[in-house]
Amino acid sequence: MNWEKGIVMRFHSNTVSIMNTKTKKREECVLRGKFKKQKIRPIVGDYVEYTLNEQEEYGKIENILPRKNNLYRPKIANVDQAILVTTLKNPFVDALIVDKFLIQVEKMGIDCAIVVNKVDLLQTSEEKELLQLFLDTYSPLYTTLPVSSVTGENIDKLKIIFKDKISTMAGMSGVGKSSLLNSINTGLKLRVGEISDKLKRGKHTTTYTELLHFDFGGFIADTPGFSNLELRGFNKDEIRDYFIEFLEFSPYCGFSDCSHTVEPYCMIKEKYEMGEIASSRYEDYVFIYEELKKRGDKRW
Ligand SMILES: Nc1nc2c(ncn2[C@@H]2O[C@H](COP(=O)(O)OP(=O)(O)OP(=O)(O)O)[C@@H](O)[C@H]2O)c(=O)[nH]1
Ligand SMILES: [Zn+2]
Repeated sequence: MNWEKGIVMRFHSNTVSIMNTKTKKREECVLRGKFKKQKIRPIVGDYVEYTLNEQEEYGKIENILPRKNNLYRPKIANVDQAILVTTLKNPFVDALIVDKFLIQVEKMGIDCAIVVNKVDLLQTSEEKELLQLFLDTYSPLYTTLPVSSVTGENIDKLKIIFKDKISTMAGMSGVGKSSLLNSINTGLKLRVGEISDKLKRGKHTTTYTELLHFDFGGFIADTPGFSNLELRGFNKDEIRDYFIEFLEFSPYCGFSDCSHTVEPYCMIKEKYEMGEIASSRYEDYVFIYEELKKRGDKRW
């Protein structure tokens, strides 16, 4: 029997929906008993091999291919990139929030692109300067794209970023994550953000993630990720590794375990004072470091 290759799109109570990687056909499969014994279960995003038998209603998953990575929230494997959506107006999202999202993405070790949505609202020269400052800060570090789902500005470029990849979207409630998905692929609906979800239902709902397929190629997890903005489970001493522009300079700090806050001979502070490290990034780093230090390791 031929083994077909597919990607796990979603779970039902007893079956798993697979999309064939070649034909893009959806198939319903069941798990072979051996997975239960081995205590391995596929998760959404897994590449699997499966067989189809004409006489049987469901295909059978034969093998789970090795995972490139494994996100916890949303629970999904083989993520290629996180798309962080932010805005500078309606709502104004502080750079500190952006940096907290980026810290989580860096910890997972996945690529990230930052999308600044609603640029149609930035009309005054002050607002335009704000956008320029944002781009100057982040575009040397990450792929950064100003867009508008209302005017369609740069939506074609956004499609290219998503194409043929498995992506997860992140960003505060109301920045336009669902609107952007709709403008690149009509009819795709990201499920409401965690914050609005909680407000509406008044409780924490456990949601399972599903992959949505773009008609131009690629997948997106339907529940947003990286929303642990209190950085629960993070240690103050690991944060410095997630500010990627620090990495080339930190070997030249006077102390090998320099926290880049109070120590003498700190190369990061020097670069910040010289303007070679963006001031908001360094200041957010120190703020987050102090926040985690105050909290200590005990509480979490
Ligand atoms: N002016 C303007 N408004 C936009 C744009 N994109 C989205 N909006 C509006 O912003 C509001 C929020 O958009 P959503 O797509 O629901 O935002 P979301 O990020 O999915 O929000 P959650 O589901 O709460 O996480 C809606 O009223 C949209 O019409 C844009 O590019 N420009
Ligand atoms: Zn230092």
